[in-house]
Amino acid sequence: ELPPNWEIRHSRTYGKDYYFNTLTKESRWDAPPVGDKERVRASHLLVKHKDSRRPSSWKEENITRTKEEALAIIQEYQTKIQSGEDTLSALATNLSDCSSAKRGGDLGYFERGQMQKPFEDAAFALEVGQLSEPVWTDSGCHLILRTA
Ligand SMILES: N=C(N)NCCC[C@H](NC(=O)[C@@H]1CCC/C1=C/[C@H](COP(=O)(O)O)NC=O)C(N)=O
Repeated sequence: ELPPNWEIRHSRTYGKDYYFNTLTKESRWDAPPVGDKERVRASHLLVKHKDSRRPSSWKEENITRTKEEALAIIQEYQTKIQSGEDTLSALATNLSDCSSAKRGGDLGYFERGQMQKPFEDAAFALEVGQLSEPVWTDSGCHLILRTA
């Protein structure tokens, strides 16, 4: 598996294959690292609390729950998703404190540098289809599902 825009070409001069980036025109003998995933797609379920950077959402004008209460709620959802009783998308649609609720929690594709660091690090560490543990950002407490 190669990162986007990379392909394998053959060098007649040296009689061996090399890697070529059709976008940057870079060429290299060794395989480009796949590990530095350039972008991922993820959905999330956000439960805010009274100390969130914006303690308000489409669901609740003024969010007053504590961080402990937010975590307890997230853990309840985590259990439901892990057991297959519910999906992150279905729960996010009705319960996420993020505007992405109307898209089943989908945030689309994003690269490093776009989301708050704890969220980015968690999302880029997930395999496709994997659900995160509870993740804290200034927004609140999240469950993240990497979808691509
Ligand atoms: N690129 C896409 N799709 N949108 C831009 C996202 C901007 C980014 N947002 C976040 O990091 C929080 C945590 C992960 C998701 C997210 C969503 C927040 C959470 O709600 P809020 O705390 O803002 O009220 N709502 C929207 O932005 C940021 N750098 O602030």
